[in-house]
Amino acid sequence: MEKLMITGGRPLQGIVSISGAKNSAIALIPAAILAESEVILDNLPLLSDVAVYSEILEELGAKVAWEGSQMKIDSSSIKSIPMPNGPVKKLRASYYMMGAMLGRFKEAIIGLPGGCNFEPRPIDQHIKGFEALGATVTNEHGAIHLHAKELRGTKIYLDVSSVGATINIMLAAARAKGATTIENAAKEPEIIDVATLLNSMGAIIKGAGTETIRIEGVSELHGCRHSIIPDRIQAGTYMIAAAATRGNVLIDNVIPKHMEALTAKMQEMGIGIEEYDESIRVLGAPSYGHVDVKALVYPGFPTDLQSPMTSLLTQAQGVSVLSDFVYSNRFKHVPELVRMGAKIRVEGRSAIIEGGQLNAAKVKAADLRAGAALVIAGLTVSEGVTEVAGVEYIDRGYDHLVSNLRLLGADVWRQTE
Ligand SMILES: CC(=O)N[C@H]1[C@@H](OP(=O)(O)OP(=O)(O)OC[C@H]2O[C@@H](n3ccc(=O)[nH]c3=O)[C@H](O)[C@@H]2O)O[C@H](CO)[C@@H](O)[C@@H]1O
Ligand SMILES: C=C(OP(=O)(O)O)C(=O)O
Repeated sequence: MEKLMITGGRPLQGIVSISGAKNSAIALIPAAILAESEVILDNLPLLSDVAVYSEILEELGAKVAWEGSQMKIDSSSIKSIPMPNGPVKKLRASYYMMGAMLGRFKEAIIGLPGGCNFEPRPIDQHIKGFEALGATVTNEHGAIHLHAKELRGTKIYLDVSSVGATINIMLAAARAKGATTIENAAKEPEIIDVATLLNSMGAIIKGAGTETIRIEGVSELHGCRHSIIPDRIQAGTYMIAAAATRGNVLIDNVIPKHMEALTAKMQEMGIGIEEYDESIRVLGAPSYGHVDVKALVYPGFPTDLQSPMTSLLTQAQGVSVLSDFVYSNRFKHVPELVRMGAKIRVEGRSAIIEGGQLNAAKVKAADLRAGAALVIAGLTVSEGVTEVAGVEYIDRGYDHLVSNLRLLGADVWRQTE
């Protein structure tokens, strides 16, 4: 078991370059199986979720060549084999195998997804979409069985604007007969990235990034080359870490537009922000004001930055209220931050955070972003060593975390027990 060890108290200084987005990468890789020739993905992040996806595709018979930040996927000879267990259980985004396999083979058997289980995460809207496209869907002993004689375009209204359901329906509908319209679609940048890849593969998708997406089904898709968008959640995590340590960091290879909800909140707190074409500089200040934050669907404040933001708000003066309107109970980081001396209580879907100093402690990440929150908290503490267990969660979403933080001057290392 590995732990992250942190001696904090050093302001982060320097430049960090952000890799491709996890939540794009793990949708683009399954999308590649809809093509019958090679898809090349550039700017791929080096994450355990990506490694698991490459395992899934290889199990199906795809040829996957992954070198550095590039992955070549040749799915010309893949077969439809049931995947009730195995790697699909290791990550959340394995649910995209349902849409991708359904699009390619009109059938699939895929185990229910794993990933960060901070609360029940239903997939009823994905299933509603597949059924509307003409598939029969059953849950047999924890594996979803999907089958369609043919997929027919239709109109689907999502009850909640789910990122996963929007992408999954796009994947299946890209090779359906006729046109599909998704209403109340999610608008996250990763959805635009997937639509861009599919369109480069020969799909006809319009409106991605708005609440109405129209997909004109085609019978065949082909290979292409695509560069993945920067990871706005990793970027946001480094922005928050820079501010929490009262540092001065240039976060490079970002799309500043994607960061607006966070930059606005940080400015409201009194943190200096300089925006450039593809980078953002964060300038820490001696003291920060308290703010209220509401995590919402895009373009609102991202729920995936809610836990890291909790750590930053422990460094603000006064009482802040951070509410999550995407997940009702994503607060597994809170008891661990309280172990570090934070004054936080959870009321319903809100964390009430009173600013104050933290202390070093032995803490455990129960999910990916809880892990990021604990690392940021540890970086603020100068006395003693903070030990963060649960590194396997952090590795799902942050590549080169230790080397990046060390380059910024942090005293962080991995320790194997
Ligand atoms: C792999 C991936 O991209 N993960 C992201 C994706 O997760 P994921 O795609 O799972 O999240 P969704 O956007 O689907 O979930 C949003 C909300 O809708 C609810 N819901 C969702 C689907 C459904 O069928 N029924 C339903 O009720 C969920 O419980 C949640 O309350 O978007 C989340 C919200 O931005 C992020 O936290 C995750 O990092
Ligand atoms: C919740 C997350 O990921 P996943 O949906 O893959 O579990 C996340 O990235 O914060």
